[in-house]
Parts: sequence; C-alpha cells; structure tokens
Amino acid sequence: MKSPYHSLMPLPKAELHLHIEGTLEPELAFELAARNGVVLPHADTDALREAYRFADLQSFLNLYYELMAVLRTERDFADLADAYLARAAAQGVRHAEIFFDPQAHLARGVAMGTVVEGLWAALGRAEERHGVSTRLIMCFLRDESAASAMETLAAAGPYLDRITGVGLDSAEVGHPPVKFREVYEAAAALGLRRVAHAGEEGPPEYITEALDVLGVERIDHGLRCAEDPALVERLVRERVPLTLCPLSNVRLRTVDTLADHPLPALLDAGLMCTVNSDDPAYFGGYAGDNFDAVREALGLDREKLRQLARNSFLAAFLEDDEERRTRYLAEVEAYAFV
Ligand code: HPA
Ligand SMILES: [Zn+2]
Repeated sequence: MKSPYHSLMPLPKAELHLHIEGTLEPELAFELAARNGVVLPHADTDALREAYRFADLQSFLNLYYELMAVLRTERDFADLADAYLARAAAQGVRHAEIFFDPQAHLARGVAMGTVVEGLWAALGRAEERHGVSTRLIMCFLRDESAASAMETLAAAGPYLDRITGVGLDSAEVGHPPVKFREVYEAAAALGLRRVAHAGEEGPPEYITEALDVLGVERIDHGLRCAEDPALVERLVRERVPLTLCPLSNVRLRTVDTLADHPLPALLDAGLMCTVNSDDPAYFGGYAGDNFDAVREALGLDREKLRQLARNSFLAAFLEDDEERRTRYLAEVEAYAFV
C-alpha cells in the first residue's frame, strides 16, 4: 500500500550523526576499488548488498572497516563526501556535522592529511554546490587504546582549524567513556566541542559517564536512557540533545522493529531528540528516509516532526554563525506540511 503521507524530504533538517565512511554505497566502493587496484571479497554490488544483514553492531563494523580499504587518496575522500552531500541535500539536509574515523585510515597507511584535505575539498564547496553548511567531527575508536586516541589527536594538530569537535564510536560494550578521560580533557583544552556515542548497545551508565567524565554536549544514540527514568529526567532538565538513528537501530537490532522505537516516548518525556542516518549506505536510508520511516511507523504528528527538525538546528554546533541558525529555524517554522 502506498504511504498515506507526503514525504518529509523537503522539511529542512540538520544531520548531526553521520559517519562519512558509512555513506560508501556499493557502486562507489567498486568504482574506487577499480581505481585503486583493490580487490574486494565480494563478486559485485548485489553480492555486497547481500552482506548487509547485521546481527549487531560488531557484525556491521566488520564490513564497515573492510570496505574502507578502497579509500586511499584525497580524491577518494572528496568523492565520498561529495556523493553524501548531494544525497543529503536532496533529502532536505541544510546542515551536516560529519564524523570521520581517522584511526581506521591511519592503520592502513593513509595519512591524516589525505583524509582531512580530501574531505575538506568537498566540504569547502558544499555550500556553493549543494546548499549545505558543514562541520567536521573527528571520532576516536573506543575499541582502540586511549594512547592511540591521544596520538590521533596530536596528528590532527595541523588540521584543527577544519575540525569542530571530537566524538567516540566503534564497539561500545566493554569500552566505557572513562577510558578516554584524558583525551577529552586534551580536546577541550584545544577548544574542540565534544560528543560521544553512548547507550546504543552500552548501558545507561555510559551516558552518565559521557556527560560527567567526558563533558560531552550531545549524546550520539543515547537510546538506552529509556531504561533509567532518573537519567531521562536529567537529560530533559539539562536539555542534552540525543542524536537518534532509527533505521540504524532496526538494522543493528537495537530495536525489534521501527514500530517499537522509543522515539515517541522520549519526545513525550521532553527530551531533545533528533533524527539522523548514522551509516546510510548500510542501514537503508538517508536523513529524509529516516524522517519518513518514523512518521509512517510511529505516526508522529506534524508538530512532533517540526520539533525534530527544530531540535536538529538547535542542537547543531552553529554558535559561530547564529545568523545562519536563525535562518534555518525560520525555514523550519515556515515549512508547510501537505
Ligand atoms: O552506529 C555506530 N555505532 C558505533 N560506531 C559506529 N561507527 C559507525 N557507525 C557506528
Ligand atoms: Zn554512529
């Protein structure tokens, strides 16, 4: 049956939880593999898509890291980011805060400069080419050591003018935020904004720790806060944004089906929720697809959908450009649902 709803693609939105390596579509993966002489252990794009059945976060991460082998040159990173920005813009994204995972590239002998300069080549023209403003957030892999994260922060030294903040991603359970206390202190001292994945597969305590020990301003995912009413109350009181990723949660089996997603309950509790795509090439949809999916599965009304869009701009790292934030927020208020 055709959806009774009009698509939310034109609704202006900011995307705050997006791993650029997770935007590598199978077609581009094979194109880059051919360009770089890399042999992928998959026959073709259909065979690769067949591998997109994940049991949990780790099974996804295995493929995510494997496919990164095709990313080798500045041009590869620029092409990757440009393809994402084109898709995001077509789905109503006006502002994107983009994660990247330098350790996964440094480990393969790809230099920090190659990654950042390549991404920057696309981000620097994103406004003109796609009408999207951007920020770059460097993530540390939490299943690597704190020392490795600290070395990565040092390696980013020459590029800090291009990097707005730091984040924490990869396998969560067993790698609590406290492991990265000193790294986050050093990042704060450099004037970097701080976010962290917490409460995706890990327990609600990791959310508390990310706030108290790492000083993060937003929680990426944060889904499992729903298990701790006192934590929910705190997140509401302190207006801590959650960057939720509904299609990701279904694909990684954090929730059984979209209809079971706690987004409506979290919104009703007064949390500052946002809707994002996480790794759209792997999870079946970009930002607008996620909005459409939650509307359809959860029946969110127009005011809730407008609130999600408003929250995305309120939670964005736009303090250096409040005029732009105001403009985006006005676009949200003016949006006419049909
Ligand atoms: O959803 C995620 N969780 C943790 N690490 C990640 N790296 C890419 N995507 C993710
Ligand atoms: Zn993520």
